[in-house]
This record gives sequence, structure tokens and C-alpha cells, in this order.
Amino acid sequence: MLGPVQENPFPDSHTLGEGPEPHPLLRPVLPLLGRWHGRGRGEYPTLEQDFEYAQEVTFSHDGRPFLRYEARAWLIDGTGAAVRPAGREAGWWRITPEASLEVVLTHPTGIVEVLVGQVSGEEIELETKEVARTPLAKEVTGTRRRYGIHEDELVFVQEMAAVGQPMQHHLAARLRRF
Ligand code: HEM
Repeated sequence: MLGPVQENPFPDSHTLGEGPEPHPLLRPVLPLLGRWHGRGRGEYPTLEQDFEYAQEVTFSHDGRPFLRYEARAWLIDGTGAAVRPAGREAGWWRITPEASLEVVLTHPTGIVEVLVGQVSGEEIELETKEVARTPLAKEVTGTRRRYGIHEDELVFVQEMAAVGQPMQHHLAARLRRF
């Protein structure tokens, strides 16, 4: 028999001082916690045009030594008006006692990335160790990301090797908390 089910007693929190105490190992990545939004630009040599986008990003935790991560982007025109939904991704950022990061990211485009990297001060670098693709996914063979937190601004840059092109710039964005 199905017994009574209480609301999940272990909620995620993206705000320090609310919800569970962050795990001590999370200390190097605590500045990421929160909800961020902002704008970015993208390009790739196979694309006819560069593009601009807006994005919302959330990093939260449940008291264990990993972050829950989700990002949603949408293309915008020159006036900032929304054009259409674009990249979204979700995943888990595990942190080791040496402040190494082990990240799993999934994309609705049929791509799963396993990334490893380091936190050094306010800079975070991640690089794919493996990329898995569903049969219909575009050919992405590797990506690199850098995050930096500068004066409460989250700066993000992504490179990728994809569709026969070597590793090079795809995205750059600046986000603020909201
Ligand atoms: C903020 C997130 C992102 C945005 C706004 C974005 C935007 C775009 C846009 C506008 C295009 C052109 C095709 C189209 O109109 O859909 C594109 C192509 C592409 N993107 Fe992204 N992208 C994002 C993240 C990513 C990520 C995380 C990856 C890889 C894991 C990726 C891989 C690709 C690939 C492989 C192409 C196709 C290139 C080609 O076929 O010529 N993108 N992206």
C-alpha cells in the first residue's frame, strides 16, 4: 500500500542562509550559488550570422558536495526582444576535496558532456573528458568553459570542437544575480 508521502524534506537552496547548510567542500564554489541572468553573444565559423541571446542560470545545492545547475537561453534581436528559445542544459557539478570539479551536463540536442576542471580563486575552468551523443545529435567532440566572478558579475566563455571544426569560440556572456 502506498503510505502518506510528505513534501520533500530536503529542498534545494540557491540562497546562503536559507535551507540546508552548504557542505564544507562547496566553499570554493559558493560564489556561484544563486539565480543569474544576463546576455551573451555567439558565433561559429559554420554559421552565417553571429547571434545575441539572453540567459537564466541557477546553481543550487541540497547540503551535499555538489551543485545542481540549470541554464536556459533564448535568442534576442538588436532591441533585446525575445526571438525564440535556444540552448538549455542541466547537470551536476561535483566538487572534490582538492577543489577539482567533475561535471555532468545534458543537452536537449542529444549531447551529454562529462567535464573535469579546477576552481582557482574566482576562476573556474572546465574541459570535456568525454562527449556522448544520441544518433541524431550534431557532431560535438569537445568543449571548454571558463567562468569568472568579477564584482558580482558572472562572466562565461565557451569554446567547442564541432561539425568538423577545431576547438574555438562559440559563446560569451555576462550575467548578474536576480
Ligand atoms: C547559451 C547557449 C547556446 C546558445 C544560445 C546557442 C545558440 C546557437 C545557435 C543560434 C546556433 C545556430 C543554429 C540555430 O539557429 O539553432 C547554434 C549552433 C550550434 N551550437 Fe549552440 N548555442 C548554445 C549552446 C551550445 C552548446 C552548450 C553546445 C555544445 C554542447 C552547442 C553546440 C552547437 C552546435 C554543434 C551547433 C551547430 C553548428 C552547425 O551545425 O553549423 N551550442 N548554437
